[in-house]
Amino acid sequence: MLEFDGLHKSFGDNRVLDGVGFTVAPGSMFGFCGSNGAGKTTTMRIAMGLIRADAGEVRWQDRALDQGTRRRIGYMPEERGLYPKMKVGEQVAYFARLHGLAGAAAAKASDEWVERLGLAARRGDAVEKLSLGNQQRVQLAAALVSRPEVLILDEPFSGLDPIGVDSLAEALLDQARNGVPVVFSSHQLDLVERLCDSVGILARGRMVATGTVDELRRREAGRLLRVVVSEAAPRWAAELTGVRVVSEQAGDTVLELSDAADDQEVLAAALRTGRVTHFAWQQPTLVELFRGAVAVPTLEEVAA
Ligand SMILES: Nc1ncnc2c1ncn2[C@@H]1O[C@H](COP(=O)(O)OP(=O)(O)OP(=O)(O)O)[C@@H](O)[C@H]1O
Repeated sequence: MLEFDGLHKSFGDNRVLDGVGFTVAPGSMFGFCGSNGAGKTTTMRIAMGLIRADAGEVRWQDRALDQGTRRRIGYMPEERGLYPKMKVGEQVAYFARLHGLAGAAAAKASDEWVERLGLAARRGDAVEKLSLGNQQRVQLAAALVSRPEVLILDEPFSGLDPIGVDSLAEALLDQARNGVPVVFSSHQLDLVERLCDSVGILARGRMVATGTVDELRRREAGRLLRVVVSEAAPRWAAELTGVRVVSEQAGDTVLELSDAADDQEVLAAALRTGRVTHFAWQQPTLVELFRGAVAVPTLEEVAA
């Protein structure tokens, strides 16, 4: 088990992590979500020993990570870490050697990953000559080449075209199928929903939701209502008791109802504002779950 346990971190007065904890089982893929600046990169950097936590620790197989264990982790930093002038093949082999593979094995593993990630034609080119997406593939090859026991990837999908996304997704699923716990951060929630066994949502320094997407959905079941009203007045539902407008677009509105809300009152309000063409409970998408989880509670909710 890969365990992030009670991580606290402040930068001066800025409390970034306030007891962050989650676990990732071997073979499972964990999507680490949160708004910009929520603290995902900080959490991953703590795991990799690049930043020291004020409190808490990260464990793999019941032992706190040390520099020895970290060599067995494949890590893709957000700031990326390639040598621009080095050739693709040499670069990947270099990372393999850094993680302990001997010369010939490193070269063989490099060839294999360069091929698998669709970079064979660019093997002899300097990294700086590659497009952003291809540089990303090299970075991924660098993370995978040493056959890591654990993968920690900071926004590995950002900047990739759909083909790049598919080949990266396939490579990660393959790692997970081989028993590697995979943690990756992403703002592409559709992708997280498609790939991950479990997700964690970080907000204001805490994990505000963790579980499988289905578990999170069940927790929210019966709370999201989609109402479509032709020619609705803007913000028609904003003042209703216990109702939060999740999204509103040209009369197509998704509302989150708290226990205090009355769905019949919502229907009556919808009928007052226009012709109701759709009124039904709906399964939240991960985007809606995310919006609900990171929303700052209202004063009413805090007092309740
Ligand atoms: N070395 C540092 N010194 C001071 N503040 C820092 C440092 N590193 C991060 N922070 C602050 O910590 C907070 C969390 O940043 P972090 O990069 O971990 O967020 P993130 O969730 O990865 O965001 P994003 O999705 O935008 O990449 C931010 O307010 C950031 O300004």
